[in-house]
Amino acid sequence: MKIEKKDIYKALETISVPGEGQNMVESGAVKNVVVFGEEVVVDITIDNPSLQAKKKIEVSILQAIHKEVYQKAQVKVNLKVEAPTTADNKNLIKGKPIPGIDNIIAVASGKGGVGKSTVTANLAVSLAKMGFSVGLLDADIYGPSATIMFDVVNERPLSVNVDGKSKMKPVESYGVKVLSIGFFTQPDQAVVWRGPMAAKALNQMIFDAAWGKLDFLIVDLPPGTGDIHLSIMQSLPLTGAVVVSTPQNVALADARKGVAMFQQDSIQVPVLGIVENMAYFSPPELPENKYYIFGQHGARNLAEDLDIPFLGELPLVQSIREAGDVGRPAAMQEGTPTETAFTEITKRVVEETVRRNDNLPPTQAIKITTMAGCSAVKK
Ligand SMILES: Nc1ncnc2c1ncn2[C@@H]1O[C@H](COP(=O)(O)OP(=O)(O)OP(=O)(O)O)[C@@H](O)[C@H]1O
Repeated sequence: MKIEKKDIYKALETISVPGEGQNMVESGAVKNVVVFGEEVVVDITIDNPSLQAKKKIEVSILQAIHKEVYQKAQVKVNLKVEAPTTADNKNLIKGKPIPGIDNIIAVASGKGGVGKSTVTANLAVSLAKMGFSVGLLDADIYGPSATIMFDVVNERPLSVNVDGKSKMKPVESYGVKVLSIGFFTQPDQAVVWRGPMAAKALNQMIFDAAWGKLDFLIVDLPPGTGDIHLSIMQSLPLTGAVVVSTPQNVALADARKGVAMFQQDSIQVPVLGIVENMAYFSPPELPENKYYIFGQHGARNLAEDLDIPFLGELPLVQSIREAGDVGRPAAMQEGTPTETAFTEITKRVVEETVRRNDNLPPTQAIKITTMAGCSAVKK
């Protein structure tokens, strides 16, 4: 069978580019097509560096050529990622950089109670176990829980002198430096913060705190997508965001809003991915049985739909809840499937952070992937 180049272009025209209303050829993504007998080489340039996006494009090209041109064609896709270099480069970190803090990652959820704080605490502990220096900022002004989850309810940050200035010293627990709105409010006190007040308190906990050198500062945001989030995020130099959702439809609808919030023009914080929490329940006496109480694969499908990475799933496990309540995050339970699940998700977060940090010097990228035990990510 003789393969014609023009037929390959026709096949590629059947692939649409998400969000652009154009096909792959019209958008200029297809740079070149070469045909050698039954071998077809397609050169493509895209601006989305996520692994999912790359995989999706490769698969679409393969399928289109096999379907429209020749089923046995040997297709090779050369993919090049070119981030836009204009002023609105999405990789640019907004806001004042904080000296000594390499990556600030916000953890958000649209809906409340989906396990955002649980994921934040365990992500922080897992990173610390991997050897990173980690801080956790509990910015959940409606229901701060880090003090309970890290068993530091009765502690208070001390004041220390750094270069002649007095600064707040985070409280350290399980290798994580913790600051929480909860240190400054009474447990039974209803907290009514207006956006600017909340942003000011948080700014103090970030800029007037003695965090020292951190590889990661993880920020537990309040649930929802309101004004408070906007003021917090516009003042913080965020590296990226992780969105937590259960597979349930009402939670997914809110998670979608959460992703849209990060992606809107005035914010433009890259979404590192979605974590599916409470993905299923397995009774301890029947560990092979999985019950999809909140629905199956909802967050995984949402990630695919929105073309953002899926970072992994966590089952509904009684010990995760208990660990949170007693103040010893479940990721500390060595040798358990729960520890493994948190480790895997944490590695994915590190991988996506490295991938996102196009501006990160390569040595730094290798350092952080090696510490997380991930394969080095090519820059
Ligand atoms: N995978 C899980 N298995 C069992 N229990 C869980 C799991 N994830 C979270 N929980 C429990 O669910 C409850 C809500 O979790 P968490 O406080 O982390 O949610 P949140 O989204 O941060 O809530 P908020 O809206 O108050 O900020 C907690 O009691 C927590 O221990």
